[in-house]
Amino acid sequence: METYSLLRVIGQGSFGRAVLVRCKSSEEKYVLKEIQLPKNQSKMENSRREAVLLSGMKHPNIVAFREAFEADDLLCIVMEYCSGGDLLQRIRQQKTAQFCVDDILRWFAQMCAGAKHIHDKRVLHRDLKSKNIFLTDNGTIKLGDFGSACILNSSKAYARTYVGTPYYVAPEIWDNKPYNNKSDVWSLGCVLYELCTLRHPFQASSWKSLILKVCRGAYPPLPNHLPYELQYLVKHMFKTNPKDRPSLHTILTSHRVSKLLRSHFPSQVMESEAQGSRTGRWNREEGKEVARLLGEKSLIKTSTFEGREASEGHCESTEPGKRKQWATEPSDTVLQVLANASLASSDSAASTGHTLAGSSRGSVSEDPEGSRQRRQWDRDPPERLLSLLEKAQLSRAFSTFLINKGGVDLLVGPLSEQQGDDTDGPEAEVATDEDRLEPRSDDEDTDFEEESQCDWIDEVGKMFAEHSSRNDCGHKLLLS
Ligand SMILES: Nc1ncnc2c1ncn2[C@@H]1O[C@H](COP(=O)(O)OP(=O)(O)OP(=O)(O)O)[C@@H](O)[C@H]1O
Repeated sequence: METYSLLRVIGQGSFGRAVLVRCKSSEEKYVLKEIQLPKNQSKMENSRREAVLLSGMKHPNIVAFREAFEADDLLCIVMEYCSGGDLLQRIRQQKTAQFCVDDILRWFAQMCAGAKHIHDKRVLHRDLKSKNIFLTDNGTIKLGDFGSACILNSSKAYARTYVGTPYYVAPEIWDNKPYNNKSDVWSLGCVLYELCTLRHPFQASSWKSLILKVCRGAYPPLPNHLPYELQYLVKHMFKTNPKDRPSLHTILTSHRVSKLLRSHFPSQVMESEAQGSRTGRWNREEGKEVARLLGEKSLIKTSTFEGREASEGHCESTEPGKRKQWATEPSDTVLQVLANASLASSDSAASTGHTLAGSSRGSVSEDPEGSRQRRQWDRDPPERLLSLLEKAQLSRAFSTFLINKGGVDLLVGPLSEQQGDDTDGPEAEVATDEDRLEPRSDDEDTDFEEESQCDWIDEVGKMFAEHSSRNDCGHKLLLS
């Protein structure tokens, strides 16, 4: 910490505070996120995930990582300061004045470019929302908060667990279906809609209504003054079947809106895109660099290469099996459960900006192979979840929590805590759950469009293997 002087606290997240600091030597301002490290070694690894994943992202539309270190019981991640604040604040500032189309397209194009960069590295962000998207002082978009991100380790993979914000969570999450890059596309669709209307697409007065609207993809149409391409894009980003949603690659290159978006790219993004398309995913050298950072600095155990993982930053693949039919409605189980639920109404769906992390296993798939989930629900039916939701304000759908489908604590986080008037704040605790990692039998393949191996992950894997023996005593880490 002696490298930085503290200027002010800028916010409090679920895990700790974010402070604005100044580097004593360069005078540059940075955000330093302090994350309280848990005592439990395995949870500690999870806490380091944000640093690990952010350190690997280098793109003009992603918050730049500077370094990470541990001091006492804190993990400190130093990153680029986005002085323009987050998009949610920006949207609220507008009150009722709509954004101009050029701003919407420019910002959205950059969001897509940043998110595509993440997907190109086989990483899912899983918590894309206006609160996690920042603006610099020159109006550049930066995707931030990689605390929920995970790695997909196969091109034919889908992630088994989920972390996200209910208002931004795709229908497949509620419906216990596989999810992949297209779930991030849905979340970005919500952000695009917010930019276009200043309202969230799925306004609801109860949890039940929110989930039903999401599962049906039912949202009020965009105002007519917006270009047809945007209306068309939103419609496609809100396709309830992820296979019908365009990937970010498609949106940027071959969708009806692509030309319009590309005409709104700032030149630096164009250059980066051009470079990216030449080099593809992380090349070997870049992979080695990340591996060096991770391996040499005792972050090895953060990795999922040692076998624990999905919820903790690594979304494991599952062998593809028999393809299921996609239902246009939420599963019967979800509907039945919701029908019986009397859910507290919300103050205002759009009035808070908050993160929620959930593992989304509230429903049961219908195929025989889903019996594993079914048995679990039989043993521990979701009534407990519903009784928690009953007490919960809908505004908590912006808050961080976790649903454990088989565990004692079915749902851990703000909903299981005393409800106060505040909708933000330090009590919004995120818990992790190792029990969520049972194998699943869902079979949707990912819509990642390229089949090539993600070589940086292989590189990191190799380095982990090499370094794991000599990092067992490293308490401090320093990524830079
Ligand atoms: N790079 C950044 N530049 C400017 N402000 C930031 C930056 N990163 C975070 N912030 C701000 O700091 C505050 C805390 O952010 P943080 O990511 O720690 O938690 P959060 O997003 O509020 O909650 P959660 O932990 O649930 O994600 C937020 O108000 C956020 O807008």
